[in-house]
Amino acid sequence: MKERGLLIVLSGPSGVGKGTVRKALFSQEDIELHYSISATTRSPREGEVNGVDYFFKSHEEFEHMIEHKKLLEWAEYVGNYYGTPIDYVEQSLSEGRDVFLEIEVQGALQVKEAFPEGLFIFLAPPSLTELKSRIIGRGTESEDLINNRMKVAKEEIEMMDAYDYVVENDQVDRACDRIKAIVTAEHCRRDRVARRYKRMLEVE
Ligand SMILES: Nc1ncnc2c1ncn2[C@@H]1O[C@H](COP(=O)(O)OP(=O)(O)OP(=O)(O)O)[C@@H](O)[C@H]1O
Ligand SMILES: Nc1nc2c(ncn2[C@@H]2O[C@H](COP(=O)(O)O)[C@@H](O)[C@H]2O)c(=O)[nH]1
Repeated sequence: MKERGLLIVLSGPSGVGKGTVRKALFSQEDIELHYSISATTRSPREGEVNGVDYFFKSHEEFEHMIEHKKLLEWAEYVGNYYGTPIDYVEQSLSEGRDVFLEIEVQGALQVKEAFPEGLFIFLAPPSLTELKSRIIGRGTESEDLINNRMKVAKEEIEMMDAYDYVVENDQVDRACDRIKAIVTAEHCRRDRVARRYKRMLEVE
């Protein structure tokens, strides 16, 4: 039987650099991860493509997904819904592929309930000042939305103890290397456990 893949959850406050670090990680040849594209009711930003960056949904469509249990987790974040389609995650894991979720904290905690065996990584900013200047620098949010996101960010940072690892995103390539090392170590640990049980069963 094929061993189940690893579920990796990266979260952290808006603007910390989750998307940037994820793209760096996915461009590396020595690690193979499968990105779970989220659904959202937020409007697309300039350059964002439906089915690549997000599945952009109306409120009605999203609520239909909730009702029909099509989401592994979902959350309302600064006035919009965000959620993880469950079928892609379940199918990929059962086929032995490692799945990567990039989601906010309320959703990550729901995933932890459903998949305690997942790997939960919190990406932390070097400081709140740097976080704010990254969100401003991205140029995608109005001043009001930036302030709302910063308010939520403080609550999210308070939850970092709930994660298996906290990685500081001081520099993108360093954060990316740290996450790669965590994933590799987790694979080694699982392989060791699997080998130990296999040996135990052979002796029985
Ligand atoms: N280590 C870093 N140093 C400096 N700037 C960074 C770093 N990482 C990311 N950035 C910049 O910070 C901004 C926010 O990054 P990004 O969009 O990846 O954040 P995010 O956590 O995915 O945000 P959201 O959760 O809102 O989608 C971008 O302009 C990005 O270029
Ligand atoms: N709980 C979930 N959070 C998600 C999901 N997809 C993205 N996100 C997070 O929402 C905020 C805002 O994202 P933005 O693209 O509007 O800046 C950010 O923290 C994302 O990581 C999801 O499926 N579930």
